[in-house]
Amino acid sequence: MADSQRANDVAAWKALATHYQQIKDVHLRQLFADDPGRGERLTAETGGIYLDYSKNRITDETLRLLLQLAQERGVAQRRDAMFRGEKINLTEGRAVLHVALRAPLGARILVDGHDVVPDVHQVLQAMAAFADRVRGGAWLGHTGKRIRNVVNIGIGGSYLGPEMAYLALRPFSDRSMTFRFVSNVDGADFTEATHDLDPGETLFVVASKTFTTLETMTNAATARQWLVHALGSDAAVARHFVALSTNTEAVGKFGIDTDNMFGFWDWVGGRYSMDSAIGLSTMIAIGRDGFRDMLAGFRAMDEHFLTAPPERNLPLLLGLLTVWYNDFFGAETIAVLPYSSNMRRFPAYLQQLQMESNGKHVDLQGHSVDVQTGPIIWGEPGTDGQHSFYQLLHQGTKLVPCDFIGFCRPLSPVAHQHDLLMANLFAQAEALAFGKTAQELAAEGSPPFQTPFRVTEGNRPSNVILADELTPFTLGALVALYEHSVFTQGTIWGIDSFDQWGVELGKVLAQRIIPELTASAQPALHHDGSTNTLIQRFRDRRRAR
Ligand SMILES: O=P(O)(O)OC[C@H]1O[C@H](O)[C@H](O)[C@@H](O)[C@@H]1O
Repeated sequence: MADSQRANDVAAWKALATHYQQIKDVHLRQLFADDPGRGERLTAETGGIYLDYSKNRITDETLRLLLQLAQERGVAQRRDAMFRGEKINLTEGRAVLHVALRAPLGARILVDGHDVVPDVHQVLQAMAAFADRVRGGAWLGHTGKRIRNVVNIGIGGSYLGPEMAYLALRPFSDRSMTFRFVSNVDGADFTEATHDLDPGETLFVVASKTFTTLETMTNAATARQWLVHALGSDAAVARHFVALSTNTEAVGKFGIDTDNMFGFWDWVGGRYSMDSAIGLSTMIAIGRDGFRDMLAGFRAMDEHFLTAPPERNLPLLLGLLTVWYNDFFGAETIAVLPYSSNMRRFPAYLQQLQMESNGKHVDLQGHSVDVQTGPIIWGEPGTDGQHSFYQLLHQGTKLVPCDFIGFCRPLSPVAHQHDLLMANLFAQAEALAFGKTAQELAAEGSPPFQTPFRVTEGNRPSNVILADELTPFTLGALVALYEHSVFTQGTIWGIDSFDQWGVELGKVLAQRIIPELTASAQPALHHDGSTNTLIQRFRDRRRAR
């Protein structure tokens, strides 16, 4: 694990800074001309996931230095410490063991001397038994009706993973059932998710690690009211609510029978929890076998991260390339562009995974970092994005490294459109890298006055992640790929990727403001001038029609 030395103190960082000066103006056209084999060579593969990283602004020397950086920053040692269950989340004194969620029975992972693997499998079995009952119609609602709707109530890590996975894996799901996701404390979210549902056929899955999150507790209370009002009895709650949480006491207090609770542990971070009990809605959707396949995908990537040689290690390479653009080229963002409509929430999922993990301003010693940490992650599926923001990617003044994600085989029976979709992915990566020069345009007969506007410089880097097919296994592997990439980045920067103190202040201030909005008598406001005025205006005008 990185000791108290700072990221930019190690020899490889300094060498990379010098190397950057030599390479920053070299065009990808040149790199491919000098090294035509790089398109085959600068690739890595595991479990049906193929990474082409040849269209990055790197040479073999860059790679050598980045791998040296990983070594000097102790990525492998810290990775091993994580897999061993050491408390690498220093600021919260916790182990970081999402990898235990997909460990096979028989593996031993000790937390404070206790093997957690049997616990994980016990919960998985209970989830599977419950999912079977719901899917098979053996778990009936209060009025004797079969459950046809599952509404996951949760936010952040208790929402983004379940929704993303459901959408991604819909073709594998039970199509006779409806799945909805309520996250926002805006009552409109609950209303839209439930307006056409029969309460007698609806199961609420209340997902919250802490079971104290304002949004989730508020929406869960609204759901309980909605249900009890419709079914006419408090007793209905027992058949229509289950909880996914680490907080048994709060679940009981809320009125959910703790027999209907599926637990997990403080060593699972919220944004790393879609393969824990938080995945119950996913398991109901795709069944126990589908969920098992997804876990196998996670596990395959874990094994790869643990054992593949550095130069062929996908998460390590992806993480190091992120550091390369973030810290040396000064790129502030990364676009994640899945060429898959089913993967449309994947960028949002990765936003929490990456930005909550690596959006940190101090290192593990509590000192201000003096390098840039986590990049801004954003994106939309292709081809949609091509018709909105790609203009900036191609001709804007900002460098935006892109991750293209595509699949060799289609999910949809409308298979003939898949070639069209993938042609666009390959074309975009090619256009970004190689662009079009004024000479090429002139040769094509471009009117001279238009030429400056039509030139695309190229030299915009991208990764292409080409997987065989979007299956539960592939999704698990893709998520683990990014989890370990985030881990790699965080280790290089020497930050704690597993806490999220920055989200607390806003929550505390909201608690202070709630009574100021709800009080019937005019409250004394002691905020800054802007906040006071906004609160006052809201109070004055909210009832105006
Ligand atoms: O699962 P919960 O305890 O309800 O937490 C839900 C989310 O809220 C918090 O604000 C954290 O920033 C997230 O990391 C977490 O995933």
